[in-house]
Amino acid sequence: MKKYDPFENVQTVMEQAAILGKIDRRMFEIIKNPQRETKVYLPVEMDDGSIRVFEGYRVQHSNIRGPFKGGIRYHQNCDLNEIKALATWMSLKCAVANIPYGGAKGGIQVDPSTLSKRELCRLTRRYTYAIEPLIGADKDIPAPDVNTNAQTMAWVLDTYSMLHGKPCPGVVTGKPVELGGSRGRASATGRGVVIATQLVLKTNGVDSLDGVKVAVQGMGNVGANAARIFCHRNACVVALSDVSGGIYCESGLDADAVSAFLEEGHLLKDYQAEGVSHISNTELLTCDCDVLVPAALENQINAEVAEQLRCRYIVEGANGPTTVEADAILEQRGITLIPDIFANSGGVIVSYFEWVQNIQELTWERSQVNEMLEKLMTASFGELLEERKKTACSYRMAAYIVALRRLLYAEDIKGLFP
Ligand SMILES: NC(=O)C1=CN([C@@H]2O[C@H](COP(=O)(O)OP(=O)(O)OC[C@H]3O[C@@H](n4cnc5c(N)ncnc54)[C@H](OP(=O)(O)O)[C@@H]3O)[C@@H](O)[C@H]2O)C=CC1
Ligand SMILES: O=C(O)CCC(=O)C(=O)O
Repeated sequence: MKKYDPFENVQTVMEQAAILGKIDRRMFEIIKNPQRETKVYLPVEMDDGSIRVFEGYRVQHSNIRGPFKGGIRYHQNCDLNEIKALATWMSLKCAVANIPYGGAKGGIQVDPSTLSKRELCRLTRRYTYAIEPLIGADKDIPAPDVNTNAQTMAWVLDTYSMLHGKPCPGVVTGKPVELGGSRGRASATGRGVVIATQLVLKTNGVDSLDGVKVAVQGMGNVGANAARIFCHRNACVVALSDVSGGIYCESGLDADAVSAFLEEGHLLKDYQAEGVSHISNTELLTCDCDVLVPAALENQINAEVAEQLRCRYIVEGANGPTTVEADAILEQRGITLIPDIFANSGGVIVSYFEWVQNIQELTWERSQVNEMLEKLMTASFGELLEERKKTACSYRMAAYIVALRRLLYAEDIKGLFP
């Protein structure tokens, strides 16, 4: 089997959408590749006095619609190619949501579970120092992604602010509320996944989540918040997983209890409760459910998995969990997929609200944030439905066509000088 390449995957999907949406080829070439790719080497003193040099990246795909925007990932398999794909998805996502941002992504090749908190802090500060010339509230605004969180953003913010001699809250989003973060940002991506699910179910005549069977892969920021909100809205969360494996309960899991267990530092392989059995990652993906939410990493639903799926809907919490080969099989099998660049846009939408609050020196109530999130996602879903009507295509193609049109329209009116 051919090795999965995330950047090749996103470029292939863009090509398909460009053909289907009759996108101007000349302009399309401009956004196929990122505007800037940066690689940095980060020397960090370990707690035992040794020095390790880590590789870090920041890829800035497009800033035609506004400042570059996108998270920072810490993962042992992270490389420049993955970050290029993630940065491209950010440009497309911000265009679908119609928020005034371009796309970027950053990362460090590191397994953060092998570092102490002090080592992680030093690594984050060194990374921020290295990319400082590239970022800023009106240039490029990082946020959390896999294995980074509000604490990481606090370190980025503090390092950047020290270098600028003043507090610069707008340089990052997803920071702690006490340092200018927005209420509702921590749960926003998961909340958006639930909103996306409700929107597609409604289109198919299902008006409530009551008893809808959901399986969620990944119990991090996105997966855990989505699972908890699904439970609060009376869905039946039958399966959950983390890197150690999955758990299954036909009558429904208590996502709050599972989250609390994980927050104590345990792994799901050690979770015990009545009626709960342990399953593999593949068993989770292929379990009998209405809605499958992949919320871990890329390349989880490949052609082989796609043939075995037993869900009716896939709502992509993760970026790039489904390969282009699997997409074709899902269409053939009549499984409806709600694509990442719409389904997980709740995070960057609330990041946008956070940035607006920072610029205006205001703080919004949580209810205002959540209402505005729902409003923006509902409007954007309406545009996908319109495009589907016009082009008779999948939700993925509709989202890419909407995004490409917006990006290329902005390129076109700007002109190409110099
Ligand atoms: N954070 C955000 O706001 C946004 C995130 N995303 C995307 O959502 C996805 C998840 O991000 P996020 O929740 O922030 O990351 P986290 O680091 O918070 O969580 C990742 C989760 O995935 C689990 N995981 C890792 N590898 C596997 C695997 N092979 N099989 C099953 N589970 C696995 C991890 O398990 P363990 O904890 O045991 O390692 C963890 O539960 C990513 O694709 C990210 O790009 C998209 C939009 C916004
Ligand atoms: O909140 C943000 O700015 C970006 C979050 C992110 O990295 C993503 O949507 O993939």
